[in-house]
Amino acid sequence: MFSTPFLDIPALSGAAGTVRLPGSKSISNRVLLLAALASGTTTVHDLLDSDDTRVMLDALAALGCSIERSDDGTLRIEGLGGRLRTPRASLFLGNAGTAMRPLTAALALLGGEFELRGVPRMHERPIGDLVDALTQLGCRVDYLGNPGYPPLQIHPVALDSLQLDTPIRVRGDVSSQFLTALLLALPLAARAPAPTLPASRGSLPPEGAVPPWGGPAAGRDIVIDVVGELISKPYIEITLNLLARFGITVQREGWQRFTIPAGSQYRSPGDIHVEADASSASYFIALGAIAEGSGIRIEGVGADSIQGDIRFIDAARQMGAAVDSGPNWLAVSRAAWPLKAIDIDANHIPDAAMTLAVMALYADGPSTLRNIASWRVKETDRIDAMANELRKLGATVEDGPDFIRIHPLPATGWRAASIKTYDDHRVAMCFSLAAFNPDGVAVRILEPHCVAKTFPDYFETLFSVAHAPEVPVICIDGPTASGKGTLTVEVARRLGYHYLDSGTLYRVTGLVMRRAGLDAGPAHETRIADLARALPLVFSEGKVLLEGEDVSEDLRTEAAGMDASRVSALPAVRVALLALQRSFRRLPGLVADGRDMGTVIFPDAELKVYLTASAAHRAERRYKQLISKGISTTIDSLRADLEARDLRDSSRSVAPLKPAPDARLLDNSHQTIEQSVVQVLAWWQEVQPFESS
Ligand SMILES: Nc1ncnc2c1ncn2[C@@H]1O[C@H](COP(=O)(O)OP(=O)(O)OP(=O)(O)O)[C@@H](O)[C@H]1O
Ligand SMILES: Nc1ccn([C@H]2C[C@H](O)[C@@H](COP(=O)(O)O)O2)c(=O)n1
Repeated sequence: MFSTPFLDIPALSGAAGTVRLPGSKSISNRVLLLAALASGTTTVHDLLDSDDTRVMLDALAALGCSIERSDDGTLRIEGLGGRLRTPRASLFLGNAGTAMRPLTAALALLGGEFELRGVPRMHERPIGDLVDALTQLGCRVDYLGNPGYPPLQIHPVALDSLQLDTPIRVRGDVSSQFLTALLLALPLAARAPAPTLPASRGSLPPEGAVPPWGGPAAGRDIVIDVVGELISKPYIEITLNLLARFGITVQREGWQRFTIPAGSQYRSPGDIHVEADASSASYFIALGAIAEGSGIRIEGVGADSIQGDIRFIDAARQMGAAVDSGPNWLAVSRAAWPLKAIDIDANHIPDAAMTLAVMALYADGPSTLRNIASWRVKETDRIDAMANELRKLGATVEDGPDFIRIHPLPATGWRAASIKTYDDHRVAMCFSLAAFNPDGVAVRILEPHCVAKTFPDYFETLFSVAHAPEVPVICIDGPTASGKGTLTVEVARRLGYHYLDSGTLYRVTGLVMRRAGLDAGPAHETRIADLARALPLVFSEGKVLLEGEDVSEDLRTEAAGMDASRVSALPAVRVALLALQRSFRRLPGLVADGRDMGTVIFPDAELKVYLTASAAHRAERRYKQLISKGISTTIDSLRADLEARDLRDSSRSVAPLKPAPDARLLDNSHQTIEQSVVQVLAWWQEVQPFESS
């Protein structure tokens, strides 16, 4: 995951390959709650590992549910079987609506004293309609902040005191999650009567009590009536489908009335597999439709998915995507170009429809997404967010209470924009698709880590299949001990870029040469070059592994540096290492440290820095570095060595150490490491097209 303050996506041109997507958030959190409420052990495969599932898991663990994770990522959940092990808890649910709403309903019925909180945005997301429905029933839920919104305090009630004889009325036109919450939780009240325990309304149940601890009132049909037009119906279908997997068959009359039959009991299905997330698939379906190339194969979800957002493929086809599907896979490629404008009611695919808003930029006319009022109460006001950020790209956008209309962006009209993401994973993910613009402008995604909510490795997955005509490179060249390595690592970390320490490649070549009993004279040049071309080298967690052996320490000695300097003067060795060095240039970008990064390896780099410091400062730094590692030496001998190395490196016939003509010179003799980092980042911003915000 990128935890940088921003991520710059260079202009992308094409894409091809296969992606495997993480599990569905909607299915994952429903399965977790059902497994916790059920009797028996449920083994959950392919569960989404993200912020929203983590808060649900933490909450269930706090409620006394036993959860074991095995090495392959499967979870074994020991169901509570309606037995409340922890009757009092304070739960933090982040910004996960799929945790806050169903847990509110389940805990209001399970009996106990619970506080439910979230991040500030969660406290702005309505829950009043669900609380009203629960209150009608006789549950006791208080608002701890603004009425109608979390945080909430839930008090215990006895199930036999609940008003279950008349249908429970819940609004369906604000969020379908209110109905989902009731459907998931109310089987608790429909089960057959349990042994009677003393009822006492308003007091905590005895430890380990089985609801209804109040006794005989259970064991009846429970009817829910939806008030108003139910939105996002496909999400209710997921809920009904999963309830059926857990032994509860809900009867449905249209989308207005739902009946949970008397005696319903949650029963674990044993094993359950979570499909890949269809909403997450929308970005890769769009990618296949937009990008030139042989197409994208998506594994983990197919057209027969139980998730409503899979219907995104219909909209994508309408816009011109060629979509093929089989059991648990989709294959998408570009068919019509430009894409065709659409005008659709997107109520059934509210989350995935955000992706259509970015696809619309590549269409042949204005596209309208209607009936999307629910966007306004999601992670952020998504209609406002999408309109604002699309406009930053240069688009003309019209929006209203429940619609958005996007006019396509003609070539020459695209602007390099810093996209604000509003802590909304979907904003971050769908705007990455703007990088395919015909004007070749880069896109900056602010706070890219917000994708952790549902797809922590989204950008890595995108970069594994996308092609860029020019992957950005920053070159940092200079003499030994000037601080190149330290500076390069830090700049790469702050930009989320890859890192190349080219000196290590020469150091390893020197080591391999020694082990082969060779020396760096011209007689052995060809053999050393052959060894260099086939280095059995792996970089892993900051270590250098040579045929599996950790040689990191051996490479950092002054002798290894000298050997590297000698082999690096052999022209055939330099040619042998060329392709390997260039292969480090991968999305989203590279920071490369060496002697000839800017002059030979990446002559087209956007930023070249030539880093120097006086010999006295460099010798002193190296001295401190070695002493701190327990290696005894003297400043004078180190200074003599580094000056000898500088001379050899800068006077050799091929790729000598020297500043590229277009390099910026940085003498850091009197700078701290941080000052050098800040300087290079400032130069980098200067060559970027984005505004500084
Ligand atoms: N600006 C700085 N001020 C003080 N010390 C620094 C500065 N930059 C780097 N150093 C220190 O100098 C030492 C050498 O730095 P580093 O290993 O990054 O140099 P290098 O140029 O990559 O060397 P080499 O080319 O030999 O690999 C390290 O201990 C590092 O912490
Ligand atoms: N791009 C490069 C990188 C390194 N070398 C040579 C010259 C150096 O003395 C030696 C070791 O490099 P270091 O690890 O100290 O950066 O390798 C080179 O010629 N070209």
